[in-house]
Amino acid sequence: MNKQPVEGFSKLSKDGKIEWLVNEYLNGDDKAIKTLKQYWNNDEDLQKLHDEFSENTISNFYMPFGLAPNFLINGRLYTIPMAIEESSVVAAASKAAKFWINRGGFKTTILSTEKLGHVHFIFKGDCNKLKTFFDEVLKDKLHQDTADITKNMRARGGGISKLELIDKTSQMENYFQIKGTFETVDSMGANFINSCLEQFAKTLQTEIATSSIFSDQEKESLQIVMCILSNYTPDCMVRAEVSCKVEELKDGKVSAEEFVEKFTRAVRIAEIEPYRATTHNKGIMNGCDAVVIATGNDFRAVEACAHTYATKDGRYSSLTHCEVEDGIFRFWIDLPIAVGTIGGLTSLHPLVKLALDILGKPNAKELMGFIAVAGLAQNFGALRSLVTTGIQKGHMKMHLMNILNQLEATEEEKQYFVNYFKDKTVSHHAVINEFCRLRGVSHPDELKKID
Ligand SMILES: CC(C)(COP(=O)(O)OP(=O)(O)OC[C@H]1O[C@@H](n2cnc3c(N)ncnc32)[C@H](O)[C@@H]1OP(=O)(O)O)[C@@H](O)C(=O)NCCC(=O)NCCS
Ligand SMILES: NC(=O)c1ccc[n+]([C@@H]2O[C@H](COP(=O)([O-])OP(=O)(O)OC[C@H]3O[C@@H](n4cnc5c(N)ncnc54)[C@H](O)[C@@H]3O)[C@@H](O)[C@H]2O)c1
Ligand SMILES: C[C@@](O)(CCO)CC(=O)[O-]
Repeated sequence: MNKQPVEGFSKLSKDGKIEWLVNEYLNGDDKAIKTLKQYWNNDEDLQKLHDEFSENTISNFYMPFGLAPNFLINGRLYTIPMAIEESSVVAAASKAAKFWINRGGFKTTILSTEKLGHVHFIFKGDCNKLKTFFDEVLKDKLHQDTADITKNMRARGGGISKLELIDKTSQMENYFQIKGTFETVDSMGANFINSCLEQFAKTLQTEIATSSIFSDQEKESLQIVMCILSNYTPDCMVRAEVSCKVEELKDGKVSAEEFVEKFTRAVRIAEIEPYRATTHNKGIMNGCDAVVIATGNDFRAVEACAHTYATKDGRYSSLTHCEVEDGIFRFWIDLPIAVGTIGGLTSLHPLVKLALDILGKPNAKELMGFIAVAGLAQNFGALRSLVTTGIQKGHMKMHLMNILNQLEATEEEKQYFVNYFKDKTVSHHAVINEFCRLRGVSHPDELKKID
């Protein structure tokens, strides 16, 4: 049956929205109501808080909140909170943390903290006149007209650090930008930057309209296209690194030299081969996103920035790098990230507050470090498995419970399987076969339908 558009959906109550959903999309099956409501919090105030984070909310979507302990970072021990649904990510990060704790731990360095935003505009006229006007008149006025907005940020040591007129006319006719560089201290800064930019646009319009140096035609040609921060912040950069003597890298049966050779080659492949770099960086973001989400930050912004940065040399490449010099193995990531420990959800979501408490109430720079460390640790763990045992051994060991839950295994059967796979690599196929044998059925169809 063809669906009809709905008018005023946003104005229905939560129950009204659910009723509409069940009737329109779920054939009136009210099992869905139970599913949705079982995720509601009994604490009505807490539930209301969550409902109000977003719009048209009908339930909560749980995400596992885990801990990766034993991170030695800049000489201090931390436990990193991670919100992620994928098996083996937290385990891999924890294992990497344990590995590096006896080899000097992780070091982080903030390389820069500048955020960017642009007023994109069209101006048909004399470029040189516009440039002179920008330098001699407009720049000061942009600072003056945003003085109210920037007052508190300046008092914290932040504000607008640089204003530039960018001529983009070689790429698009009559296209210019006011490029703002901002220091937003402990906030990610989106709202501060966007507020400044919207004021810049108003000032630009007023000043051009009232200036005597532009012709009427030039004045009328001015069009503001949009005012928005850029999520690409190559000058808001953190470095996280680990290093140790090559001989300290012996890994199980693999010699230190062989491990380093294999590991280094794997990183080099990610540096030169975009197909591999995409997966390699996905693994890094497994670690980064989990911390970004646990600390209430905007993971889309962090993702967008990381992947743009990965193309900075004209080809998509690895975010991590490694080298061996004078017998020292060094593995590092330079990651641009704009995150905050103030603003957004950081003081609203109780679990986010808790995550920040676990990290010792970090400032934004410290949080950048934790995120980069989680990404580096994750990548170390994944590469270490990939070049030694293969990824499936460890990953599927962690994923086993998901397969058993799909099969509705009993606690006793789960225990049996944990023991059974102690010396074998888990695969979906191997679990099904053994499950059939255990339950005395000849065909998987006789088990719970799983595919
Ligand atoms: C999954 C993985 C950690 C298992 O390693 P393992 O050597 O079999 O693990 P072990 O049982 O010997 O435990 C070693 C450490 O790993 C971590 N770890 C292992 N299993 C864990 C689990 N179920 N939960 C949390 N941490 C775990 C812990 O730090 C553990 O130390 P601990 O016992 O002091 O807590 C490892 O294979 C790995 O890192 N694989 C890469 C996984 C990956 O990159 N996943 C990304 C998605 S595919
Ligand atoms: N493209 C984008 O990335 C984009 C666009 C729009 C909105 N957002 C959203 O914006 C939110 C983040 O914006 P925000 O950081 O402006 O948050 P915010 O506006 O909620 O809070 C930041 C404000 O807190 C105040 N503040 C108090 N103490 C501070 C300190 N020590 N340092 C800095 N500021 C301090 C300042 O007024 C600052 O502007 C995220 O939720 C994000 O999803 C993102
Ligand atoms: C294991 C990995 O594929 C992440 C899986 O989520 C990363 C990698 O291949 O480096």
